[in-house]
Amino acid sequence: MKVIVVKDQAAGGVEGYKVFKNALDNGAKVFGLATGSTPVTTYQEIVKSDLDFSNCTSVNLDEYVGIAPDNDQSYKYFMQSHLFNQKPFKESFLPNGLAANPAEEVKRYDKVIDEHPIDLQILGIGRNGHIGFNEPGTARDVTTHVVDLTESTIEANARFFASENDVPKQAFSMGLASIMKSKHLILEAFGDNKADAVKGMIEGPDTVDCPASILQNHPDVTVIIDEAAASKLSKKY
Ligand SMILES: N[C@@H]1[C@@H](O)[C@H](O)[C@@H](COP(=O)(O)O)O[C@@H]1O
Repeated sequence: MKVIVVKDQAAGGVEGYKVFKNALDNGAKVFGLATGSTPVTTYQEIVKSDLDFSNCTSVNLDEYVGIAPDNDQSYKYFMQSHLFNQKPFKESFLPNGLAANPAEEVKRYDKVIDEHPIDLQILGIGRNGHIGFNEPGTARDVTTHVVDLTESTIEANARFFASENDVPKQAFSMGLASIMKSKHLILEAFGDNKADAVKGMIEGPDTVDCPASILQNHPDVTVIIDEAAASKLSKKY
């Protein structure tokens, strides 16, 4: 695990951009993408740059179940507004939030991932060490799956929706087994609210209780964290 400690999230975005540029310059064609507040500065740096993804494929980590792609809270909408509108890909895959049969959609998405092996996957991390929507305790051999969101996640999202009924209760998520197949992984984390999760990921035991600790077994991971997220690490980087 290569650990880069930066001053703040803006500096983290520059480091994240450099990893994307290096991958593209070395022939990467398939990029695994994440949403949330963490990767925003990396996407901003990519949008400002002359990087060209028009011959590349993107595969997103997760999407809510039961949400329309044009809903401004969907992950599809997030990706379009933060990246795709300015830096289009030849093709971009996300789970279909409106799939009539989620079990069929899971199979479809697994096939998408099998047919488009990911060269570089960017990840954030939840405060409890989750990656994607793989919460603590998730089995490590799982590929794409439907997740019942935790109460805390539903409550955290409620503020973005008109009414409680509109808040998605489930999500499609790439599983840990799929994530680990990526050739190279970037995991970004910023802020002291991620310090415990970062410590568990890097220095903690390799356990299902901290989903991100699985990355200790991956041969090519770049961790980009700010000083606040690094604050509980015993080793100085
Ligand atoms: N499904 C997303 C994850 O992909 C994301 O990494 C995490 C942290 O979000 P943030 O980057 O906003 O802290 O939240 C959600 O659970």
